[in-house]
Amino acid sequence: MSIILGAIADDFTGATDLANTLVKQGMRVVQVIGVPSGPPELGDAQAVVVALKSRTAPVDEAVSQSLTALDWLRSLGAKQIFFKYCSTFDSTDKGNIGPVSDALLEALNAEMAIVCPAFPTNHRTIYQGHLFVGDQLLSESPMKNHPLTPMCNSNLVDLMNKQSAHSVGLVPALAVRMGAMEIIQSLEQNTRDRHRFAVVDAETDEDLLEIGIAISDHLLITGGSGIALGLPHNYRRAGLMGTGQDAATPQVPGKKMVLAGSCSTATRAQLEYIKGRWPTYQLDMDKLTEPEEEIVKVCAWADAQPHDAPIVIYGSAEPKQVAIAQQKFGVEQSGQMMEFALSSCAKRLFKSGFRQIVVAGGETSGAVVSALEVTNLRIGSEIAPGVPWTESLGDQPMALALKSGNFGKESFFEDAFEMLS
Ligand SMILES: Nc1ncnc2c1ncn2[C@@H]1O[C@H](COP(=O)(O)OP(=O)(O)OP(=O)(O)O)[C@@H](O)[C@H]1O
Ligand SMILES: O=C(O)[C@@H](O)C(=O)CO
Repeated sequence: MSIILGAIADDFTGATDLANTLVKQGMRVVQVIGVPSGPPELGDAQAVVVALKSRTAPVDEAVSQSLTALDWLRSLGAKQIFFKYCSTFDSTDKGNIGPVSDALLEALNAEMAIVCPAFPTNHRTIYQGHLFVGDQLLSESPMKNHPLTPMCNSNLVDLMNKQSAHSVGLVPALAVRMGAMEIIQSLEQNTRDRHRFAVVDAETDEDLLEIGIAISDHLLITGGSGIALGLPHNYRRAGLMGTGQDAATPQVPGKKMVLAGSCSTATRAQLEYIKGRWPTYQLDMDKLTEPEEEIVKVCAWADAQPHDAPIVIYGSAEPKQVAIAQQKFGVEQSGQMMEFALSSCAKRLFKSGFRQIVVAGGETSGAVVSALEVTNLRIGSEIAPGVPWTESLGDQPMALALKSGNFGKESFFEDAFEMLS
């Protein structure tokens, strides 16, 4: 059986975010971790989301991983391809979003594709091509301090023009607010103006639904999970899709833990909230140059905690502390040191019975889920907008929640585990 939608996500939390939106809109979705090496277990999936760890990878690697995923998704019969990136357009100076979008556009021989990271439910909106986080421009939001992808430019047309080899235009709010027909006309104008990409303004879910209708015949869609809101409706209208899946909460017994590597404002507030309620352990960057001793110590600490509350292991730190670590060890290296420590803890603690796991941060989730050798995820019920519980498929299942750094309110960790008990 052919799938309808094939998606390529540039990080693991972004992949579950997109899968969650599609499931909520009634699609049967399987999320796979990388392109499967053996025969895929996709059941009756209507959409497949491939989670990559390509957001901060070298450009060539990000492009080649994405093209491999594209080939595989096309071999499954995907009629539409979705390149999912962050709702805050996270990209390094070298910027992978442009080159990956270019490569996909060209491989699909598509005339043009939209660029729309808007996610109004989580307060990411686009107006006149500028990305806002709440009432702040992206470049004035805490995203300017991101450890790996500091975002210092809010103008998506400009950013995408710098990252892509193609010309980039705009579908302005004025057209979007007038609905799908006007959006189609604006997209056609962009094509006449020789733009191969068009940033599309979107301030509300209604905007996203209209944009969804306007791009029903696009071979490639690029954006955040918000723009997926309207796609299942298109497939239903075209007679491609029947019933959806039940997003049941995973029933996996085991000890509970949080592993946090995200340094976002939201994650730091969630950690502050939980300190004093549950046992917490902060990993010290200085001890991670020779990590084995620290990893053994934190795992022994974790095993010794009473089992009535989740334990929390985190590296997350304030921007100042992150800057000090980056000066000492380098930007990439410090990120990798923390990811290695957290993923090593995950591996060892899984063996001692921790099977209900929340991970905070996209890169961190990539490292943890890969270390745990997870291959497929079933999407379960939603904890907060953009973050579902998932269940890893295989002999030794786990309940996993992969939380995008900036998602969730203060009580997120508590809310998550309350759903399981
Ligand atoms: N104390 C620290 N010093 C330096 N780097 C750190 C520290 N703690 C965590 N990191 C690194 O910061 C990076 C955070 O990125 P990650 O993608 O995990 O979170 P995020 O960007 O907030 O989440 P998302 O991508 O879902 O929005 C990781 O590479 C992590 O290892
Ligand atoms: O779009 C978002 O903000 C998230 O799904 C994400 O990609 C975080 O890494």
